[in-house]
Amino acid sequence: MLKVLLSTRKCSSFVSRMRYVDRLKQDDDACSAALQTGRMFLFHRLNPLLQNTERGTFRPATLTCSDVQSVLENLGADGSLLKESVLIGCSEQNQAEFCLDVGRLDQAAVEEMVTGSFVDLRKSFFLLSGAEAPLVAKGQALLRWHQTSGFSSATGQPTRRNQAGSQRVCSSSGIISYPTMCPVVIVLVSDGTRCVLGRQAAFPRGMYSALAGFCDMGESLEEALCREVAEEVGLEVLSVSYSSSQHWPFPHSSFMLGCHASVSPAHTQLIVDRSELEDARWFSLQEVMSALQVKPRRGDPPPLWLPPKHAIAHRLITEWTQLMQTVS
Ligand SMILES: NC(=O)C1=CN([C@@H]2O[C@H](COP(=O)(O)OP(=O)(O)OC[C@H]3O[C@@H](n4cnc5c(N)ncnc54)[C@H](OP(=O)(O)O)[C@@H]3O)[C@@H](O)[C@H]2O)C=CC1
Ligand SMILES: [Mg+2]
Repeated sequence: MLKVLLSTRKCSSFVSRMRYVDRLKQDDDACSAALQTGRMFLFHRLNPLLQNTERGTFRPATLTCSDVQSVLENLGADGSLLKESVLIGCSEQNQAEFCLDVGRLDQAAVEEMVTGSFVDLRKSFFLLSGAEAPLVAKGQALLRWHQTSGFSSATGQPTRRNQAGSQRVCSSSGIISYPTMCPVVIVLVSDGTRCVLGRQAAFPRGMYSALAGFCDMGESLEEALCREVAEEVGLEVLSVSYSSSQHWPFPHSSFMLGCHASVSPAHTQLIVDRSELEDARWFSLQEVMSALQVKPRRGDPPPLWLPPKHAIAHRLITEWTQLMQTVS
């Protein structure tokens, strides 16, 4: 059985934070009160607001509720916009965290007032480090869901959100809807000495990644994995082991389930589905290890370029190189 070591965090504070967030999702009044003292991440048309740090890196701008109120007042906006904030979590200092899209305001005017820039999420995601990138991605995913869920798909009638923004209720039928993610399996296939990496035509030049595909309705993770590997590269998987998961915001919210898979070294011929992949190949441990050392830079791309650290594909590839080194 698989055991994933999470962390050595202090259990009691983690439990109380999770219970606090859960209460804010259930209790609109408690959530409105938390908003007054919470931290706020601003977005403009789904682009997060980033600020430069003294070290020349970037971080998402975090404002207080009163900071945002003064921005709204100064720009002549209706203060009720604050009510559109969506709860995204709770900091280790027990401060509730919200995000808000101010896309109705003039972008340049907001940027000037808060000394920051609204940056496309694809770019922001790779400029941020640690826990900030997933938090910003979560905020954007929830804001996008609200922006596209104003009407019930069952009745066509308007929906109303709760204060936390964790659900919407159809005004005519009372049907509750929740934010959705699409499950995607991502897998690094190995024959014991090499691994398969593929590239879509839309990837940056020279970049190869682990194989990935959306799970079909009714499939288990293992079934989706075996089907995708068969469809995309024509291999039959013999065994699967789970690694980890990740919320992936591009192009919309996917729930990436990362696995390793093995195939028989006697059956390794690739039959690539060219409608899905521009290319797929077997790569040796040496090729992959060299590619992991490459730093992205302008100019001619290296022969093999791997997904960046934030991507679960990077993690799968790193895990595989570590495993290969321990067995060789
Ligand atoms: N974080 C990471 O490390 C990585 C993440 N990814 C992500 O994995 C996801 C899936 O990979 P990809 O290889 O494109 O998937 P697939 O191999 O499943 O191919 C995509 C095709 O699947 C069809 N499809 C089926 N269900 C869905 C759905 N729910 N949403 C969208 N398309 C669907 C579409 O076909 P049609 O248009 O014909 O209907 C689409 O063109 C992508 O979002 C990609 O960004 C990929 C690699 C690395
Ligand atoms: Mg695919």
